Amino acid sequence: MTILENIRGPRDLKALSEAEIGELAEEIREFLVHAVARTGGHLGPNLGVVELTVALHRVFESPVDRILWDTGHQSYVHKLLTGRQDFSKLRGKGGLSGYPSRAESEHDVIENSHASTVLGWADGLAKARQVQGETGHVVAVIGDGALTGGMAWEALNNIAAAKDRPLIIVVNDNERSYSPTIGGLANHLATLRTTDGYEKVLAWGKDVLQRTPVVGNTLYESLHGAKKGFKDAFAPQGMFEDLGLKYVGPIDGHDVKAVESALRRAKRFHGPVLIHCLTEKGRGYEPALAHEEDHFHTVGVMDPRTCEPLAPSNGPSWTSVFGDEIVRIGEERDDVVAITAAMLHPVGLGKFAARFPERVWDVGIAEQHAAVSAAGLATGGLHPVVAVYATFLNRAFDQLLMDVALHRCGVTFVLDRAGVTGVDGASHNGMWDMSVLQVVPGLRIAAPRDAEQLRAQLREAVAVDDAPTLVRFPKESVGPEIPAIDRVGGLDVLHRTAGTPEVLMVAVGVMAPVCLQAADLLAARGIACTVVDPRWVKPVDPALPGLAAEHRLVAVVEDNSRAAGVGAAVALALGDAEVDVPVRRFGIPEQFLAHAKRAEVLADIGLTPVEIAGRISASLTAKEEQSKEQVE
Ligand SMILES: Cc1ncc(C[n+]2csc(CCOP(=O)(O)OP(=O)(O)O)c2C)c(N)n1
Ligand SMILES: CC(=O)[C@@H](O)[C@H](O)COP(=O)(O)O
Ligand SMILES: [Mg+2]
Repeated sequence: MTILENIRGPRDLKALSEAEIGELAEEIREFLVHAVARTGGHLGPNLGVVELTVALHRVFESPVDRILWDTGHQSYVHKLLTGRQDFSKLRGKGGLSGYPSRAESEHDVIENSHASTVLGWADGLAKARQVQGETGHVVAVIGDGALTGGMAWEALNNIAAAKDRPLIIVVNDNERSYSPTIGGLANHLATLRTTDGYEKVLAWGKDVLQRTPVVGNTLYESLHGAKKGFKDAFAPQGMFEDLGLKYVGPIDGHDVKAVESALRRAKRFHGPVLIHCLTEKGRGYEPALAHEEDHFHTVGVMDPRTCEPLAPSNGPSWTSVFGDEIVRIGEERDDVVAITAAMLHPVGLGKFAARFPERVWDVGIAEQHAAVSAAGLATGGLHPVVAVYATFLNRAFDQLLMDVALHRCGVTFVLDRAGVTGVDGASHNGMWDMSVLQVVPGLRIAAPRDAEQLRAQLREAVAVDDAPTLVRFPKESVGPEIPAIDRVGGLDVLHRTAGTPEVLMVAVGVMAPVCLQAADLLAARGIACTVVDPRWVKPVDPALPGLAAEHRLVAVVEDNSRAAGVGAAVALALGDAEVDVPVRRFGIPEQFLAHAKRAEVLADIGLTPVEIAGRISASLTAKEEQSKEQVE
């Protein structure tokens, strides 16, 4: 039995010797590399927090003491130490989530994977404890990347104001989000990193002052316990101390003893303390450390020895099609610029940045700032393309509405990972954009069905300079081209079954192949369909009500929430046009979806050709029954 196998909960860590802890760290790294290579997941971030997590669980008594993780992608070690060592189905259906999960463990609190929220949670939990006179520490672990998010500073502003409210912040500073962390904060952290380590200054103080007769010891104790902190007497702490936080650091985040020592000191401090830990993303696994792009932030299924991908590639991704086309557009138009929120390569802007380094900005994990600064860029005469994952645009809704749309700024938002993403669980599905954004006046939304349409719609989007535009596509390989056989207004007609058409199927973006297969199934039942791709789903094409009026039923199929989605907008448009044809809406139910593969989730929620055809057929039958009853 390895030491790790004998760890059934945090208590089993307490009695380990220094040597055993070192051995445990090695076992954990060995486990992580092999387990995550088998399933895919966040390898680099977790390799970087092995010692930090061990120290946290040795010093604190989780779950009485709450240990909170920002983003949560770096919580695998925490899971291993809290009784969850079966990683065989990590991020898979029925397996461990890739993030903390309350259903999995009492040790888990924050399940959502949206960055920069942990300090807000910690502030709230600490207040709750104080108001209710509860004991127990609140410890928030936040990465240097997450610290570039505005919400972290909203929370810090509140935390620093409460000098009498204990709260421990652990900054896990590995100098990277995916890429190296950007901005003034990153520079400040770098400054702090280069000052003498807290431990060294402390050790020096202990050594020199305690050898000084009479006053030495008293001075050491008074400096050490001083509000401003021992270190401040010897090395200014800058921003954090100026904010009112006691700053402890920088600490070697891979030295369990040093981290434990700082954590124990922090426990004794009756106010907010920030411990600055220096770690290495991908620590202990050379291929990760050598991976310049993102230190194996996320890996797919791979051979742990060669790092060769083992999952079959089904052809180019939507991201790569976008990444190539935006470079071509950039060649033609020097007013087109790009913004990423700390995800330059994941959103496909790597090539654009290489070609036009002065025309792309990484704003940090700061989607709200991305949207507002885009309004500024547009007002300044440029055409910004803001590329983010769909789910992360949620937090920039007000900025899109009130800064971009209200001022009719020509900004193009490109949403990758739109629709069901699957393995990253509930908070990562891009399932709300075509619902939430329906209310934005002037915003135009496109959902391409194939690579050619993505290229075309992206060009149409950047051609609009007096309103926001948005193009969205899923986390998938791009399928085969789907040609239009006709066009009605702005609608591409993809299919017409012979005979009198009964069903108008509105296929939104990537749902086109699904709808074409459903139409074939319906034809086999003698039901004739017209399948159209609206291309631009917002606003609803003016030709749609008229086309709907030629059918008995309209079915709208979208990889987005059913609630207030494209289907709802189509129903509204038909109503406004006095077209009394029923609309059946197929989409993602109004619920948080458990993690599983995209295809598994789509099947579970009925977004498959068989399900769709079956429900349309049943709908028609029901309509016929109703008509018969009305006649009788
Ligand atoms: C609001 C939001 N935007 C983007 C992301 C995507 N994302 C996941 S982890 C990550 C980098 C986090 O960096 P850091 O906080 O330093 O943690 P590390 O991975 O370095 O441990 C990003 C940008 C996210 N989870 N949330
Ligand atoms: C934690 C986080 O938000 C990202 O790392 C996300 O998991 C990446 O998703 P993809 O793997 O789809 O790029
Ligand atoms: Mg980091």
